Amino acid sequence: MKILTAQQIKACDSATIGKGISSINLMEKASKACADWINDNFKTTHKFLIFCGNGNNGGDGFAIARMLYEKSFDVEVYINENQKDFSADAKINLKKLKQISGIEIKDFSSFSILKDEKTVIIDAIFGYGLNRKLSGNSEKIINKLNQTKIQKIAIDIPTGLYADKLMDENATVLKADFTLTFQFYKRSFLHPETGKFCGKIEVLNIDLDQDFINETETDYFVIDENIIREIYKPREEFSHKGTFGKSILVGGSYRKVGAILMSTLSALKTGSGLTFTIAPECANLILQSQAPEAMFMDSGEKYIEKIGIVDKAVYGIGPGLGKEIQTQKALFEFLKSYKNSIVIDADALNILAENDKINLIPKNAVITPHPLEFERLFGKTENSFERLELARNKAEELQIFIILKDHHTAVITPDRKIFYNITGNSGMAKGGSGDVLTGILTSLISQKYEIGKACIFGAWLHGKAGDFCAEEFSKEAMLPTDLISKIGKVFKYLSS
Ligand SMILES: NC(=O)C1=CN([C@@H]2O[C@H](COP(=O)(O)OP(=O)(O)OC[C@H]3O[C@@H](n4cnc5c(N)ncnc54)[C@H](O)[C@@H]3O)[C@@H](O)[C@H]2O)[C@H](O)CC1
Ligand SMILES: [K+]
Repeated sequence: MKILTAQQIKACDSATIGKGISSINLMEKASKACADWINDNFKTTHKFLIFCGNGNNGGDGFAIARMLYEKSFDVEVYINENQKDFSADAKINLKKLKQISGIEIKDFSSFSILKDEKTVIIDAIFGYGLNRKLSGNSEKIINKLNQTKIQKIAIDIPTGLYADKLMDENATVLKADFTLTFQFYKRSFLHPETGKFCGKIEVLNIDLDQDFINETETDYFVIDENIIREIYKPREEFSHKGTFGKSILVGGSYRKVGAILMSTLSALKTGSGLTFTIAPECANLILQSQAPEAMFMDSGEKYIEKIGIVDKAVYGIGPGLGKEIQTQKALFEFLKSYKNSIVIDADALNILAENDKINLIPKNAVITPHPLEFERLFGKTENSFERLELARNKAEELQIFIILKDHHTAVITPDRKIFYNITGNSGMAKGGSGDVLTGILTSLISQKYEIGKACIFGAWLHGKAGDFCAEEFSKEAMLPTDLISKIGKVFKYLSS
């Protein structure tokens, strides 16, 4: 799914309006989508306090108030009486609202903090039109609303957030439990500093002009199931193990054998035809007994000392590798002559960063840093928006694919495109999750998925397995090894 900027969404609105629907009817459609969602998710015993601004976000709020009232919900509407220059469509909806005697319209200042479980706040103060920090009465009311423990639903965007960038320093932002947003994810929903204000996000389709959307250029995308279903290649019958490629996982060191075992098992579970593990001798018994389908190639006693190059194989290197001096040398030697596809993770990235050897990363390689590893490789940035910009520059400069692991992992391609992944959950924030991802990616690339597609599919599959784990075991109890056991369920889900 494309992510458009606030400016592009505004243009998309106009294009949609140009194709026959009037702007007031588009607002009606957007508001109806919200009212229907609320009706499906809340009981009529709930009372809604609807806070409305003076722009079209406020207009949505007025229309939602009317619609909820018509659905038998109890509603109260709050406006900023100092700011009465309403947009044309907000004015029309406010007028309609005033004709309903059962709805009270009050000033922001008359709201006092309450603790009623049956009350829900709707924030329709500002949407994507916000162009400066909140101040005055709108800042005051958001601060007050944030102090209440009652549930909050933001319409389109939590008031105070910009659609496409970080908020200003010390800005006030509504902390929502739900964000009902129209048609598109906004970039700010997907970054940790801003996304934490959104709560659960529901994207509501309002039929904006599809031709305009198709023609609009963007470098930002959300990985949705449509993309995945286009990428996924069901396993063909009449094939043999050679058809599904050769994956070689390289890593493990004395006391860190689990990491490379998890990568190996993940590569196997993702469908690799032939899977090898290059690890030190001390890992032999563990790997052979825990991953009998994989073949073991020893290198060194306690630490990897040499990395052999096997023809026509895809390498995944780094999990549990350690940073012993002999391992570092082996990595440099290997990278100097290796020419095929490769996934570089964990200690392999740290070794390259610490020795200033980033230039050894081959073109078309996939690197999978978490924010700290990324910083070691490419330097410090002020925030996650800047980090992603730096990642785009580096992916282009080095012609590599970067999978930046975070709450919403992002796949960054050499042509500067960013694909945000929205599967996965905080239960995956545990040592070992990354090792599973490395195995998945290596396996997909060895099965001849194009590298960019393998990255997108791999990030999504990893997160989806995590979501299945959270459902079954809880975010607390789920383990990276459980992720491996759920890879099969994800493939079954895709092929059903
Ligand atoms: N396609 C869609 O997604 C649709 C969205 N709709 C809704 O419309 C809003 C956007 O409406 P807009 O009138 O452009 O902007 P806002 O209501 O967000 O803001 C109003 C207005 O306020 C001024 N302003 C900006 N920042 C501040 C500030 N800090 N303090 C005071 N005033 C401020 C500025 O002039 C803004 O223009 C979208 O989010 C949806 O909710 C449509 O209803 C249907 C289609
Ligand atoms: K809002």
